[in-house]
Amino acid sequence: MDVLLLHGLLLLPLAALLLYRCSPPFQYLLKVAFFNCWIVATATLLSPFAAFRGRSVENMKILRAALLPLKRFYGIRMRVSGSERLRLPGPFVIVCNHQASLDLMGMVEIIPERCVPIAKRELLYLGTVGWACWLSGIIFIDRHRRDAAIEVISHTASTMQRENLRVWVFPEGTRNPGRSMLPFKRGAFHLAVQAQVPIVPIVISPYWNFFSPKEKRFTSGTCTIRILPSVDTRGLSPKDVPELTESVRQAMAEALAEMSTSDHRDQDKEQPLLGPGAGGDRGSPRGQGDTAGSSN
Ligand SMILES: CCCCCCCCCCCCCC(=O)SCCNC(=O)CCNC(=O)[C@H](O)C(C)(C)COP(=O)(O)OP(=O)(O)OC[C@H]1O[C@@H](n2cnc3c(N)ncnc32)[C@H](O)[C@@H]1OP(=O)(O)O
Ligand SMILES: CCCCCCCC/C=C\CCCCCCCC(=O)OC[C@@H](O)COP(=O)(O)O
Repeated sequence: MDVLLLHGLLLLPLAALLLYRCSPPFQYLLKVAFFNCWIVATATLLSPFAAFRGRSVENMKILRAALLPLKRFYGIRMRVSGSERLRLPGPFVIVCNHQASLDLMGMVEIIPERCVPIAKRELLYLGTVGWACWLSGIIFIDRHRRDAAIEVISHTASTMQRENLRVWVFPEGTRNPGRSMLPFKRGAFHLAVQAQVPIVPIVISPYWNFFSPKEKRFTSGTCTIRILPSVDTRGLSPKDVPELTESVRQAMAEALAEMSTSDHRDQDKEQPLLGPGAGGDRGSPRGQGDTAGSSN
């Protein structure tokens, strides 16, 4: 009986490996589970160290280091263009399209020094992950309480100037796996106008070549990140925000449409560490391609 049990236990990993290689949905599930486990595990292990420093944007460096290896596990090659546009000396607001949690991989590739994202308040309650986010200075807003969210944004505008802070916002306000961008929320643009700082639009190319929750598909592939020219907000007032929002969205939508077609053409076959034929990372360690490299 014991021998039978032992054989069963030995066969289990083999069966799982076989299933992983032969079944794309199983591979998808395992890869998504690993992604989440990695976040929870690194947050749990590293937050106590970050806690010594207290709540600080400097902890973003730990968070970034914890998430950087993910692209290697998944064989995702990052190509960054226009990274020099992030080398602005003072504070600024980044606006970026938001497709999925996978965006974290693109974020850590290019996020500049002293930059914190604005996130939904619900993340705070994710145990050690929420703790890690809080320790890293992530700004939380309650999307269901507009007035409170606006107050947080106004407060952030003054902090940005005082502490030379950059803020990363997903102006779609929610994840959007669709082929075009959702209408933009106006908070990021009010923030930039109130602080009188530039807006740097960033577009991450669609993931559909290698990642599709709907089709349960998660393979290796290439992700392109394009940093668009910054938009000056000096002299603008709140009444200019709707037009500002629309013009930035328009520029990003055009870039996204262009990237959707070009990315389809030059997808290459990366070998993921978590996949068949695993053999190491052949992607750039800090973004490469069009203009090679990231900003920090
Ligand atoms: C190094 C490692 C990095 C990576 C690790 C990171 C890990 C974590 C990453 C986590 C990533 C997590 C990612 C995530 O969690 S994504 C989810 C969280 N992010 C957002 O929700 C985006 C920001 N949200 C907004 O901007 C919304 O506008 C808010 C929430 C503020 C209101 O929502 P609402 O639906 O109501 O929006 P509306 O835009 O239609 O506005 C309605 C009205 O309010 C006016 N209004 C708006 N704002 C302001 C303002 N500030 N001052 C004055 N007025 C303001 C506006 O003009 C309009 O009025 P009018 O113009 O029609 O008269
Ligand atoms: C300080 C020490 C750091 C230790 C290492 C930490 C490791 C990672 C910790 C935190 C990473 C943050 C994980 C959050 C991922 C969630 C991103 C996301 O995609 O949220 C969804 C949100 O946008 C929109 O939500 P809805 O689409 O409206 O539902």
